[in-house]
Order: sequence, then structure tokens, then C-alpha cells
Amino acid sequence: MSKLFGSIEAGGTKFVCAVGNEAFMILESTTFPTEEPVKTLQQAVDFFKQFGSSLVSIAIGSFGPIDIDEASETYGLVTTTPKPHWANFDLIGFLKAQLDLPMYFTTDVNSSAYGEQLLEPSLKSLVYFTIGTGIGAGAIQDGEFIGGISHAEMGHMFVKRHPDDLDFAGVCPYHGDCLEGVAAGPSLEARTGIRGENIELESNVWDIQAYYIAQAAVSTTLTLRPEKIIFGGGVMAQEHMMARVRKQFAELLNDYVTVPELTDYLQVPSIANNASATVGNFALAKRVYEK
Ligand SMILES: Nc1ncnc2c1ncn2[C@@H]1O[C@H](COP(=O)(O)OP(=O)(O)OP(=O)(O)O)[C@@H](O)[C@H]1O
Ligand SMILES: [Zn+2]
Repeated sequence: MSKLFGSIEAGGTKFVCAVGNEAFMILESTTFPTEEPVKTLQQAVDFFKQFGSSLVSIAIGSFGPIDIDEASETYGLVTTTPKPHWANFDLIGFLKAQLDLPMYFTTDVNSSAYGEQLLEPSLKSLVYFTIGTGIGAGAIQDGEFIGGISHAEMGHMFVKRHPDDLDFAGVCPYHGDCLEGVAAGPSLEARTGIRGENIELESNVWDIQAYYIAQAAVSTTLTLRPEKIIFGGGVMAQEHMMARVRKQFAELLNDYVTVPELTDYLQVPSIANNASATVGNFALAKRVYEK
């Protein structure tokens, strides 16, 4: 019987569980809201149990911060999230108690970065940002995720303020006006009272938003010098955003270092339907199965 790989994209708003084949094609998937951890994870377990022994491994790309250090006593836990009930919850422990399979645990954005890199194996380095309810980024260098004592947390990098945005305090519960605090979806609503989906194109909030995202791209460029930076997430689904970000990026970088053509260098995901993390998870599940 052919092998199946499992994927959990554990988002702050919703969970997407899927199984895929050895070509990393999605065969079945299910989506449900992220509620309290036991209820939510039990739904994931029940989904995977249907596939019996065909399912050989699972990769989990999670919202964070999470403990991904296998040598740590708190490996597999969601750590300091402000999300009610989830702080210090043993996510991997819960899954392992009911599914005796090899598991790979990483951030949702690392999973997405891994998925995108599969499509462009010639790239040795790549960074994937998601700009949604929160902001996170995953980075690959020579086929491995970057990180020291834990995974990167680039979504909370500090940015300089847009001159027309100085009155806005930002909405990050930890830092106020870090990148996530001023550029994730909820900041659009906090400034305007209108959800991002419904703000008109003429609003100057888009240029403010693009200014911060462009700064993230500049800081990432200067820190890691990756071959490509990809921007996914609900906010970047607006087609005008990439053009605004590229324009402000060029002004901010001011030709200090050379980068590839901006239409190649700063891009939206190549994998359609927000499936970058799922595809990446299949590949990571395969990797942990073969280890
Ligand atoms: N087209 C859009 N334009 C601007 N903002 C949007 C758009 N679509 C969604 N948003 C905003 O982005 C946020 C939701 O982001 P997204 O759709 O990427 O979900 P998500 O953050 O990936 O969910 P999860 O936390 O479960 O991963 C909300 O704040 C929403 O208002
Ligand atoms: Zn922050």
C-alpha cells in the first residue's frame, strides 16, 4: 500500500489537516476553527485515525512561539502565546498519546518556506513571511531552517514609524508597535475601524502598511541576504500590495546592496490556495519518516 503523509497547519484562527501521497498531492483535507486545545487537537487526531496504518508520519506547522528543541524538557509545547488556554499546552504530547507516528514540529511559516522551496530547488536560501492575523517568517539556508536556541521570530522585528502613523500605538500585546503590531491585519482594523478586506484602495493606510512590510524586507535582506523573499497571508492577497512593497523597498534600500530583479526577489507564494505549508509539511513528514 502506498504511504500517506500527514500535515497539520495549526493557525491561530483555524486548523488545516491534510493527508498527501508521495508526490505531495493533497488527497484529503479538513479545516476547523482553532478553539480550546483539547477540542481542537482531538478533531485533528480523529481525522488522521481514518487513514489507519497507511499514514506513516505527520508534520505540524504551528503558530507560536513553540518549543522545537528536541532536547528541551518542554519540547512540543506552545509556549508564551497570548491565545487563551494554549500557553504551555503540550501539543505534540497530546498528538503522540493517540497517534504513534514520527512527527516533525516547526512553525507554520517554516513549513510554508519549505513548501515554496520545493518548487524552486535551485534556491539555497529563501524567506517566507505571512502577513495575516499575525506576522511570522520562516527562513531556509542551505536546505535547513535558521535558528539558534529556537526558531526565528521575525514578525516581531522593530520598525521605524511612518510619519503619518505616529498617533497609532500598535496592537502587539507584547511590544505595541513592532512589525506585527503595525502591519498585520488587525492593525488595519484598529486604525480605520474597517476590516482590511473592506478598506478602499485609495486609503493611505495601504502605503503605511507597505512601508512597514518593505522595512521587513530590507532588514531581512541586510540580515540574511536571501535569494528570495515571499509574502503570503490574507493582507498580501490584495494584488496592489506587492507593487507598493517593491516600490518602497527600492527607496529604502537605496541600492546599498544588489538584489535580484524585484519582481522575482519579492514575490507572492507560487503554491496556490494557501497550500504552501501543507505541501511543506508533507515533505517534512517524509523527511522525519525516512530519518
Ligand atoms: N484581502 C484582504 N485585505 C486586507 N486584509 C485582509 C484581507 N484578507 C484578510 N485580511 C486580514 O488578514 C487577517 C487574516 O489573515 P489570514 O486570512 O491570512 O488568516 P491567518 O492569519 O492565516 O489565519 P491563522 O491565524 O489561522 O493562520 C485579518 O486581520 C483580516 O482582516
Ligand atoms: Zn510584537
